Amino acid sequence: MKVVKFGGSSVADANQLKKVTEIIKSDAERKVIVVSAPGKRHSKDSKTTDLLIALGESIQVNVQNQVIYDQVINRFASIIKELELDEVILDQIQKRIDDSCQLIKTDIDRGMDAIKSCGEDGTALILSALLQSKELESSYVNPKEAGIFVSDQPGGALVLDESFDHLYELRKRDGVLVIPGFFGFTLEGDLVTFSRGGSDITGSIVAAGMKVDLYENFTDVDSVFCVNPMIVDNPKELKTLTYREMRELSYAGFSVFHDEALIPAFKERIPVCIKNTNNPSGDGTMIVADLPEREGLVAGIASDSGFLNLYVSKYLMNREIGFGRKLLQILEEEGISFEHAPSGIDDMSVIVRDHHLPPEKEEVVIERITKELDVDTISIERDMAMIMLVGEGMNEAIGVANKATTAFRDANVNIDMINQGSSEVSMMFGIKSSQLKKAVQSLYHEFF
Ligand SMILES: Nc1ncnc2c1ncn2[C@@H]1O[C@H](COP(=O)(O)OP(=O)(O)O)[C@@H](O)[C@H]1O
Ligand SMILES: N[C@@H](CC(=O)OP(=O)(O)O)C(=O)O
Repeated sequence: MKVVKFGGSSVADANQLKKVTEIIKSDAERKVIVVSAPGKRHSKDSKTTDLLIALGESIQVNVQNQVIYDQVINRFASIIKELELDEVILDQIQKRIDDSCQLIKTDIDRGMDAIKSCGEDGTALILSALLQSKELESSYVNPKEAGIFVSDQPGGALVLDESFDHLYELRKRDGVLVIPGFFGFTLEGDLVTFSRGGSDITGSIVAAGMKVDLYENFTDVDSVFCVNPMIVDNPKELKTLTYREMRELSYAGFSVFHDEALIPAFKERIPVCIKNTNNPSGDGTMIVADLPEREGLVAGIASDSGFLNLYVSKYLMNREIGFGRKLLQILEEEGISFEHAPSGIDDMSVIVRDHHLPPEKEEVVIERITKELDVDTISIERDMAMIMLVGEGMNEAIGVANKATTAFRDANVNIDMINQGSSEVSMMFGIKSSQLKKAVQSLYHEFF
């Protein structure tokens, strides 16, 4: 039995949904289908989820954006019309959007999560009707009915353990089950979404709960590449990766799979296969527990920009018990999460995602750290990028850092920070964002 997730690009229009139908029909093991909201049809297009968020934000400032509203409705209307499905489905989708718009006026968090979920919900209603129209027994299953219970963290829910037993019960149901991804329900019954890209998480949770043999994740590329294909042309395809490698790579920028989506599948040892809806007969990339045989030590090079480095120095920092804790506590009290915290004898850097410490918060953070920790110097450097080299076996290899620094030197890129990940399958470099592309290209040529 398989759980299959189709991402936004796979359900972007009627033609893509026809391909999805063929993929489901071609394999009787494909029992549960998790879908995203319609994604981009071309590079200048908008994702439905982005449109729904923009619509919700317009309501927050009391001017519902009718242009965006019409765009969303027309998007679903054209899919339904082209697939010759019952227009009642459009009424259902429209009602859910209208109800969510109303909810935003009284409860912003609940309302925003409700409106964000309408894209996935609409796709699931459409796909289950489409499968039925093709003589395939199928039903729409709402996450509440499926038993996807989550924590009450709007826009960032985490799955609750009780979900898994409920999901196992779905095995008893007949026909193909279509579940909208990206959201679950609190135990009190409120709808809460996962973080962006979270339909991958739904797929993994359902796969783990149902203890299936395989979790297939269909997207718009033939495989996971060893580097972002937007940065390097025709990069090497990865046939196999371990869960640990994929988690590190997706956390550090491989947007093809959500970094939080590996854990549920990993706990049940369910292999994950990334495949292409536009080329379903290709092998794709398998994500498994055991280290695959491969040439070279580095599996992939991930990169992401939008970081800042909060740097503090204080003479004899090493002798001051609790310095790191106090520094991180100030960040905690200011509601700022951090990504990495490499430290030296007299200094410490805290790497933070730029949007977690916006310029308007900077003054208060600098003032508190200066006063409360009596530091010698403090600075915040924005526009930083992180590059992560990932590969099982890297920890035991000699010369990986040497090869990497050679690549940075060849590209004439200064390294601001190096951190060997404590998982020992990764090594991270901090550089200026403006130099990201040439650094990644140089690393690719050095390692592959
Ligand atoms: N290392 C990588 N390997 C493959 N794709 C990658 C990688 N890094 C980034 N991507 C991007 O991820 C995209 C697929 O993810 P996403 O847009 O979330 O798809 P979906 O619409 O299926 O959810 C690809 O089109 C590609 O541009
Ligand atoms: N539609 C949601 C969830 C998701 O997983 O989308 P996609 O499969 O297009 O990455 C988002 O855009 O965040």
